[in-house]
Amino acid sequence: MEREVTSAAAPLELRSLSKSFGTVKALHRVDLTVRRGEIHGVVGQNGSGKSTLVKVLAGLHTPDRGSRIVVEGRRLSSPTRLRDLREAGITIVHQDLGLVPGKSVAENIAVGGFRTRGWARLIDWRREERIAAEILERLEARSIRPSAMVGGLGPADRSIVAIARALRNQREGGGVMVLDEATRALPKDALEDFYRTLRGVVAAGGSALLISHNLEEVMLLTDRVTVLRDGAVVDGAVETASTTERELARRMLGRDVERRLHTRAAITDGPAPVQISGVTGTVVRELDLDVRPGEVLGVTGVAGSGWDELPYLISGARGHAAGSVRLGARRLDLRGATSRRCIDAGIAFVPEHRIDDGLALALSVTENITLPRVKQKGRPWWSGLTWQRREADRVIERLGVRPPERAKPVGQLSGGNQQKVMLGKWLAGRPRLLVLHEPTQAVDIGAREDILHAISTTAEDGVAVLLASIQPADLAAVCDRVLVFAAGRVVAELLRPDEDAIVEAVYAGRLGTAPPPRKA
Ligand SMILES: Nc1ncnc2c1ncn2[C@@H]1O[C@H](COP(=O)(O)OP(=O)(O)OP(=O)(O)O)[C@@H](O)[C@H]1O
Repeated sequence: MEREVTSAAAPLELRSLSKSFGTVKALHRVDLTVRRGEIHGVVGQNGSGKSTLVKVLAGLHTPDRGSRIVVEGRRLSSPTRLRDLREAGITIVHQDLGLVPGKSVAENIAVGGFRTRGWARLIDWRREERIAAEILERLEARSIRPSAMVGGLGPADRSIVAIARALRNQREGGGVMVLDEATRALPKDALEDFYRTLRGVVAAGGSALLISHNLEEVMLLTDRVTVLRDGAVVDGAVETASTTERELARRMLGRDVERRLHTRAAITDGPAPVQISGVTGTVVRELDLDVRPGEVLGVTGVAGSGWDELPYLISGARGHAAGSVRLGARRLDLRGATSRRCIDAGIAFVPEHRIDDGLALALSVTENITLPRVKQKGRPWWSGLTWQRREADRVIERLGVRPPERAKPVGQLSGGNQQKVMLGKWLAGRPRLLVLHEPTQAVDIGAREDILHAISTTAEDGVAVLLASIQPADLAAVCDRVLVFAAGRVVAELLRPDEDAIVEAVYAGRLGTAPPPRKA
């Protein structure tokens, strides 16, 4: 670390931070100061440079010349080194929390920070357990035992262990915790604990840099917020209390968020519906339902009540399903059905964790969208090129993929844009039944509108769509019908419901007070 003369010794300052990948300027002269005792939010649409900013901070990318990262008046070396970050009290909590389930709470908290004892350099586990217990005590999380296995903890406790680990390397009452979409994996009921713990850390003199897609969360938690667009700061350190969610969204996107949904005509009798019969899994029992071509059918409920198992049962993703799906003249037996057989029958499935199992990162946008169907087209490679370009352009246009370059390797797109390509690949296949699980997870507000719009127009093209989601706003935006699940069965059927009606029915289902299936 070198000395740098700055006016105030802030816990973290980014000065003229730039990062280029070839001709792409992922970050362009970003200035940002995190004050002591504040939660500073960073928002921006998919591809605006948020992940690049975290990676530069973490030392995974070397920033361009002239960029400076300054901690309490001292400039960090470039690229940043783990040891310097630790000494400076900068810790990063990543999206997946980065915990090891097979290790104890104390071991997870100790990672990277433990001290060794004696000539044999043994780790002093007694001491580590004591330190873990002290940190958990500070976080008012006494119920989490340092010797407990992390794999056995619920999501709320896991998130607290991740914060405790970040605190392990921080001086008490100092340092900066960088939270990179850290609440993304948390269920709603675990969020309150997480927020309370974070507020406690900041009240004790620490600071946080909160990178989040969730504008509601940013409004609730942060003191100031910096808005990025195309790698540059468009609004630096705005006082959160002086802005609104809508204004933030407008600044992020550079336009007003359009409301262009629910324009589809009501479903009337048309071609035969897709019939799902006798579907049985671990939670779901003997379920029958129909989805009409042109209809978006939503399924929802509290986590684990069956709606979230259904997509995997009818797409061949779980081996133990029973029941059948009728698609036109074809009847698909789900017992022993593989994903391949379901795809061949016309069922496309976009699972929740989609990038790991669906994209070839080294291949271009065009190849990812069209390769699965090149064989099916039965044409020689060269004569299919125009078709491939047309298909790729359609997806890029329909879903607003940015940058709109079909030759770009998918691995070079931001996470949210990769997600759009993945969805586009399945939409382009024109399935009979499209099954989606949380399709708007971790995308920005503009991308969410693009995705919901694409789902709506896919239904308009005559596809039957099953949308499994816990987001009432998404369901209300595009669904013709919503089925609410409790304990593996449907307890309410709502026709074009608004958000309130969905929340009410899910809540009633949880309390076991829901009436048998009804129309609302
Ligand atoms: N390794 C890379 N090579 C080339 N370009 C890259 C690379 N990593 C990121 N980019 C580009 O830099 C820009 C910023 O991407 P970044 O991943 O930082 O965005 P983001 O705001 O985190 O998006 P998201 O919210 O979708 O995760 C994008 O245009 C992206 O395509």
